[in-house]
Amino acid sequence: MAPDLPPDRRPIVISGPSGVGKGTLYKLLFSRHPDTFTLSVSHTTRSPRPGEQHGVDYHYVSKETFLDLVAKGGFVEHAQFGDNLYGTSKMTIEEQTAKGKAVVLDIEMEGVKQVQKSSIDARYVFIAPPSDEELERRLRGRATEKEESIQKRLAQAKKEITYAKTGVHHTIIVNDDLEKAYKELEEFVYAPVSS
Ligand SMILES: Nc1ncnc2c1ncn2[C@@H]1O[C@H](COP(=O)(O)OP(=O)(O)OP(=O)(O)O)[C@@H](O)[C@H]1O
Repeated sequence: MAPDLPPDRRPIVISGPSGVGKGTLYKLLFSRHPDTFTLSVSHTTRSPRPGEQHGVDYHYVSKETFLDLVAKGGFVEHAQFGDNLYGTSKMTIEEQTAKGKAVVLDIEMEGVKQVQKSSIDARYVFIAPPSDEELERRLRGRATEKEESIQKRLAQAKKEITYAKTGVHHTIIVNDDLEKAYKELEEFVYAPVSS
């Protein structure tokens, strides 16, 4: 088992608006605590893109297999984006936890709501932007998005932030200064188990 494992073994659910810096933050956590964390690998019915690997980027399954797993209650959350289905299987989380890894889930708001209703006992972190303007700057800064997609993501961000204000997360971290936000995340992740 990794010597660096957090005392609280529950999976950590990280959510927040697209472009807020979730990936940047948990990748820092992974690199500063090697072999300790693992990102939960989702199932999808979409085809692998060049360079993607089965079991690494996604578990690629047929629609039939996916729906069968849904019927058996095998997913803690699942959703459809475009024509494709995506989900986090209970087994993936349990297997990784049993292997001695601290499991991190990067999911959007609807997924968070489903996990909260599931049998999985998790810790919830919301990453918030310092301001709407800064979030927009970061989305544009990635330069991977078309204007229409940026507008959609900003509209969705407003919903996510409103949801976070209802107090459903264990912690909200404002990602203003990256190193400061990182320290807050690390402190939360390594906090003693609270009863
Ligand atoms: N504290 C910060 N200050 C300034 N820029 C930051 C900060 N954190 C992240 N960024 C930048 O913001 C951009 C978006 O970050 P990132 O891709 O990690 O977001 P994300 O929340 O994982 O998005 P998505 O959900 O769409 O994958 C990146 O260009 C990243 O370098």
